[in-house]
Amino acid sequence: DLSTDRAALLALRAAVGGRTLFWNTNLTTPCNWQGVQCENNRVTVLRLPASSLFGTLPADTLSNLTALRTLSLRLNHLSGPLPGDLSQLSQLRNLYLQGNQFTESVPDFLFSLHSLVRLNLASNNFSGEIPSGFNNLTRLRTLFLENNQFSGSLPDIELPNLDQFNVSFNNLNGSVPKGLAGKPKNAFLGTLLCGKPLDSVCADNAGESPAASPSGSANGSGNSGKSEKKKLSGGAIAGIVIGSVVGLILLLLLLFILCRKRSGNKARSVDVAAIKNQENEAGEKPAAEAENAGMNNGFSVAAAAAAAMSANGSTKGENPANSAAAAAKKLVFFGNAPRVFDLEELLRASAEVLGKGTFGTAYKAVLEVGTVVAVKRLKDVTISEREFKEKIEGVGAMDNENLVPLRAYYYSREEKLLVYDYMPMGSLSALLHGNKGAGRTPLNWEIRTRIALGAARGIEYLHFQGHSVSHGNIKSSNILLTKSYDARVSDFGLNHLVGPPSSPTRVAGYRAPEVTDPRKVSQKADVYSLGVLLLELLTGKAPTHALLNEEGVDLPRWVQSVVREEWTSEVFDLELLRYQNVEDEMVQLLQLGIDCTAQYPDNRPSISEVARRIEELRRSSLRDNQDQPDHVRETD
Ligand SMILES: Nc1ncnc2c1ncn2[C@@H]1O[C@H](COP(=O)(O)OP(=O)(O)OP(=O)(O)O)[C@@H](O)[C@H]1O
Repeated sequence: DLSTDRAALLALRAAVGGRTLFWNTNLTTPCNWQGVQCENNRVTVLRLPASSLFGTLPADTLSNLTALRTLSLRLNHLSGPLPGDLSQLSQLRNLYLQGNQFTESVPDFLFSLHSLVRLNLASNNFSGEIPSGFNNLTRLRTLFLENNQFSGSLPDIELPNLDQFNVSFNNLNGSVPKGLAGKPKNAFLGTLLCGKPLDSVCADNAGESPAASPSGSANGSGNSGKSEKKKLSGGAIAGIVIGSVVGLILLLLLLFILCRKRSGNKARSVDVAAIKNQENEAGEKPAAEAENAGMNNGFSVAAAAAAAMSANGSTKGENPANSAAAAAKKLVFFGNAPRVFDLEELLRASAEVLGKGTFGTAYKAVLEVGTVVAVKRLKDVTISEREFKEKIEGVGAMDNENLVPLRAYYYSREEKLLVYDYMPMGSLSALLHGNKGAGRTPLNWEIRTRIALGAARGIEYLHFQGHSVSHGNIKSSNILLTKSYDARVSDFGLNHLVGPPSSPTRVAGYRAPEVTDPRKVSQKADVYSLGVLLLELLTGKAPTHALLNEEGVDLPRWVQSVVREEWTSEVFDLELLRYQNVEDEMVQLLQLGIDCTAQYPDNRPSISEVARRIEELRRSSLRDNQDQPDHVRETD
């Protein structure tokens, strides 16, 4: 509860004493302090600025913060042994203590923190043997122990999820155990370890013997006799020692530079917060658009068309409603669905502007018989009637449960209309960034992954139509939702009907770097855009583009920088953080988003692989599904 946590934070401040400058702001609102994040008024993230802490760690104070998920005290001046008991911090996932001066051995309490995913103890003065207790931390993905004084042999650490591991520059010897043989060589630099993956071959009983050959250069480590081996070992040891010293000096230099840079750390965090705010503000735009749209109630499609055309100054004196009505039979339907209305009825329907897009304006039209459809008035159609018909027939023939069906079209010289099924829950964009008020529908993990899968399946269907078939305009406003929140991809096939947009559009934030002509978008560029959309689903942030003065972030780059900085869990939308038991799957989806947004098209997965991976992670989150997904309110 807040009072406990506030007291704890005050105590922490007192404990580290007047020697520090952090938390000099309003003490009554700890949850708003820089470096502190709270949920339900309990501190979940505590990041203290670099170079602000001296002395020993006030463990009794920290141990009160039982909701803590991330604790970062990196690049400070904390010393002494790591305090005895922080085992109450059972929620802790990320513990970053690198770049301090902690001494003595790794305390046992660490091995009871079963939620730990990232553990960074690098660049301290920890000593003693590396304990095998790390094997208890089965969720561990990162274990950084480099640049310490650990000695002796390396225990076998076999953790299924461990993908970042480093014990370089410690006094380790003996052979690299089996479970770690698959790690890269540079995980063991500056040690006397031997055997796979290192080039140095172990002496016969190197497993037990610290006198194992540390043949760094590995030259000549073949069939030589015992005396030769010894000679080699001596040389190699000297090489490694010199290498280590040089390495250490370099590292210290690096640390020094980092420490200096860290003083700019404050500014960086503020920037991220500012970016978030800007993103949120940008995200509210669709809500405003929706409100405007609501004001247009009562217009008819014909009136809307007429108003738009007279505003454009085109076809003076000619009412498109009349001219269109005169050609009533020209509304062309696709498929075998019953023709429940004709053009005249459509033009009489009351219309509401849904929004303006790249290809024209979209309206919601309610026909007199009660049928609701979405009508898109295309602008700037540059191709001939024959070509238009050919292309639109192709679009109308697409039939997949993850595409918004095109039901009919109308073509005349002045007016081109497309009639789609109306999607009652609107677009993913509006849902993610629209209404932030109390009436907002929360998007839980299950729904978000279902939307991701639906979008991938829709695009996969398009890609299956032929190697040169792509969507070309994947973004969250083109992912529409049915009443049960199933995703349907809209706007496919339109980029060949109209000319290129005259001004930059929102699609810019989704566009793959290699795309120069918006009408020539490869399948791998679709995958890129879908990747941005996955990141949007996970972070709750809208990708933006500088050209639109949105001053936002390049979403893929931002995510990558946060992940590189090891703040992975902090990229996620706050609404998602309550689904802690699926954090692994969230990280998997994040990785997929990052893979899809690879710079080079060849490095991106195919759409089928994307769909398969989403399906798999959905399956595995269903398996460990102890969470109770929120009931999603059905709105009418
Ligand atoms: N079939 C539909 N059902 C419900 N809402 C729709 C439908 N089609 C479009 N919309 C909504 O209408 C608005 C305008 O859509 P439109 O497709 O014209 O533009 P866009 O998606 O914002 O941009 P672009 O044209 O570049 O794809 C969007 O907010 C979209 O959510």
